[in-house]
Amino acid sequence: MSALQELLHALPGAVLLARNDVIVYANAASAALLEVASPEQLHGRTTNEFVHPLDKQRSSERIYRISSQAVEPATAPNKPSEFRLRTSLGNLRMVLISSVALVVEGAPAVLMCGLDMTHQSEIQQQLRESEQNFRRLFESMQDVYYRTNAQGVVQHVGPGVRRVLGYEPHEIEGRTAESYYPQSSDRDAFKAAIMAHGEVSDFPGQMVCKDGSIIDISISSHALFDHNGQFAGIEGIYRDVTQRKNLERELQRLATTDMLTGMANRRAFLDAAEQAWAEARGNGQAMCLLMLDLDHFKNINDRNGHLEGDRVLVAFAQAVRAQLRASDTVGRLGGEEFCVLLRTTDADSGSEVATRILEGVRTMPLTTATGERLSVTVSVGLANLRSVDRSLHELLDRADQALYNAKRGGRDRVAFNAGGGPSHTDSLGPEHQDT
Ligand SMILES: Nc1nc2c(ncn2[C@@H]2O[C@H](COP(=O)(O)OP(=O)(O)OP(=O)(O)O)[C@@H](O)[C@H]2O)c(=O)[nH]1
Repeated sequence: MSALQELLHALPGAVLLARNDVIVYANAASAALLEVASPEQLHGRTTNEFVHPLDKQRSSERIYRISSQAVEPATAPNKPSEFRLRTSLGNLRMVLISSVALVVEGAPAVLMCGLDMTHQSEIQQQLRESEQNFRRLFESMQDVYYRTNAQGVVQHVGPGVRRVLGYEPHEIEGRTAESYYPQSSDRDAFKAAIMAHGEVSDFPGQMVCKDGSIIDISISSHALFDHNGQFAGIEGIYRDVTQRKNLERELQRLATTDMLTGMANRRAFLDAAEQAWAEARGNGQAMCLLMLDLDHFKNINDRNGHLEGDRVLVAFAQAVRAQLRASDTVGRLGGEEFCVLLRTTDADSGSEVATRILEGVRTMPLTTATGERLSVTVSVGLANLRSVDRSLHELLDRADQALYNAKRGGRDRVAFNAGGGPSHTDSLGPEHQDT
């Protein structure tokens, strides 16, 4: 073996020399690649017989092109290109082949060099599949992936944005995230939380959709930093939680509302009253409580039936509400007993409201099933916040005591309990009874 042949033989890449496509020389790597016992077993066979049927035409064209240029061999070698080969054992190999035309011992020949890429191909195929899986997952995700730069400009947004906000991703990219936040305070709170903790999970907020509707969202995100540790933006996901929020709101409403009258129920009213009491104490503001109880309601039920009694309660609730401001709170404490909280209201103004309620209830246009007018009246106990009160319950007790006195005094009237005994009572006009 010549030194050159020894060199070719030891090359890790497959080398073949063919004349008219018939192999006249093969090195050891060729034999290994095509799975024959020795290079000599390749001699006399055609290269074409190892080419996969789907690549045969492309391979023949390349050999023809290179062979027709044999006069100037070195000028136009075939660029490396991948071919599927079948080994003598029938196994498939992906081989990167480059070829060049030569004149060897006075006769034209083609020198082919092959690099086995089967393994790399498999890795690439796995990568492609993994990429496709990832893309499918990304496309079908209920969440919207997004990334902004340090200035809050959206750099990338996932396709989920079509379903959630109704925008195409390109309509969002390049815009600042603020542009689809209905409340800038929401976005500010989100940014503050990210800056403070580096990440947020299930952070609540709202966004405006392309059609102008507002949805509830929940965001989980983290801050991005560049190589120098500088803040570089935010990355994360957000999801539409409107349905869940609506359900929560509905549950909250059911848990805090009296179903018959639509008023706050006992617990919700007392919560609101506690809060108002603390605020009024803190700010030194006035506050009044009215305790209301329908008069002889048992008779109304007994004479007209329970359903009719319910109808009266509903009408009563409307009549009371009609006299109140948005800042007032009315609740049903139970049965036919109600309580009104009047914020920033002193005893005189509270008494005026109570008097209007008396009048409003008295004049409710109610009739019985037989068409007779149904007369309904209410008694009201009034108490105002005093600087010496230590708890809301002292105020409630005084209002309750005043209500008792209004009942005892003949009903259909307001009684005021200023606290501190009879000497503290105020005059509330002809139909008001001081306690
Ligand atoms: N229809 C109806 N009746 C109710 C409801 N809750 C309580 N009641 C009735 O309200 C009546 C309250 O009666 P009492 O506490 O004796 O008081 P009253 O008849 O209103 O008399 P005074 O309060 O002393 O003026 C009872 O008959 C209860 O059954 C309700 O949700 N619907």
